[in-house]
Amino acid sequence: MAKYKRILLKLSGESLMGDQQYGIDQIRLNDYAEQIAALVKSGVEVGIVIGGGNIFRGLSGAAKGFDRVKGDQMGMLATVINSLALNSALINGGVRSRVMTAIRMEPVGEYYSKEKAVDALAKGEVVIISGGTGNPYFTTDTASALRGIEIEANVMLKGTRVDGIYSADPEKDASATKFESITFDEIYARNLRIMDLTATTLCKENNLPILVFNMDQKGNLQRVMNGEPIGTIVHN
Ligand SMILES: Nc1ncnc2c1ncn2[C@@H]1O[C@H](COP(=O)(O)OP(=O)(O)OP(=O)(O)O)[C@@H](O)[C@H]1O
Ligand SMILES: O=c1ccn([C@@H]2O[C@H](COP(=O)(O)O)[C@@H](O)[C@H]2O)c(=O)[nH]1
Repeated sequence: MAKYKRILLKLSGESLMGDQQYGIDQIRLNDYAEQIAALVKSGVEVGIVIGGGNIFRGLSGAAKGFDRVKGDQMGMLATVINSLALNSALINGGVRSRVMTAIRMEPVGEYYSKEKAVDALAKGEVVIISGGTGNPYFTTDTASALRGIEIEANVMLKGTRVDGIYSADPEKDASATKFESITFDEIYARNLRIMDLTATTLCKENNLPILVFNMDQKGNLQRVMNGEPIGTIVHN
């Protein structure tokens, strides 16, 4: 029996690059699609939000002289590209899946609404909610928190390239230690930057727990659903 009935899975755009410097690595994409397919077969309802860092981030654009709002719009479009790629990989693997967009762009994807998303989830379709929140100055972590709350997910699973939340960024500080569980308030108190504060606050105020785990290790998504103690759980 799966630990959660309905999940919002946040996938990192950067992780989709695999070993490449840019874009989408087909092996990583297919690995994600296979891990997700296994959950769907076991009856779990899966909503997904994907980042865009493998293609474009508004802040990096602004550093190069782009208008920030235009840069953020480019970033949001990058998440649509990643979502279409995952949708295609899922369908190739026999999984029913649809892309919804926060900004109108039919026929690329269906304009997002909670009702349509929840209907599709209940029918066993994977719903990939793309385009972030549709607004500049936000991130896809915030979009995940928002969509997770809207679709009434039991948990937001933040699948990333680190295996949990550490006392400091483990990619910069080798002495950082990992938490098995942590409260939202401790995240603020320790100024931990695994997610932006807007996303953290949305989850805290709406009581949506977050589980941060390494999605790049094959089988980890299933381990999370089996209730194995991997990653870090964030709770009130
Ligand atoms: N306290 C911390 N514990 C764990 N990771 C941390 C911490 N602080 C910062 N990080 C960093 O957060 C990163 C994970 O965030 P995330 O998955 O959102 O990556 P991203 O590159 O921003 O993804 P995306 O492309 O979706 O924007 C890790 O690579 C890690 O370096
Ligand atoms: O609601 C949103 C979500 C994202 N953006 C822009 O997209 C890129 C990519 O998202 P990541 O979360 O960094 O992967 C982001 O840098 C923003 O520029 C946005 O504007 N609004």
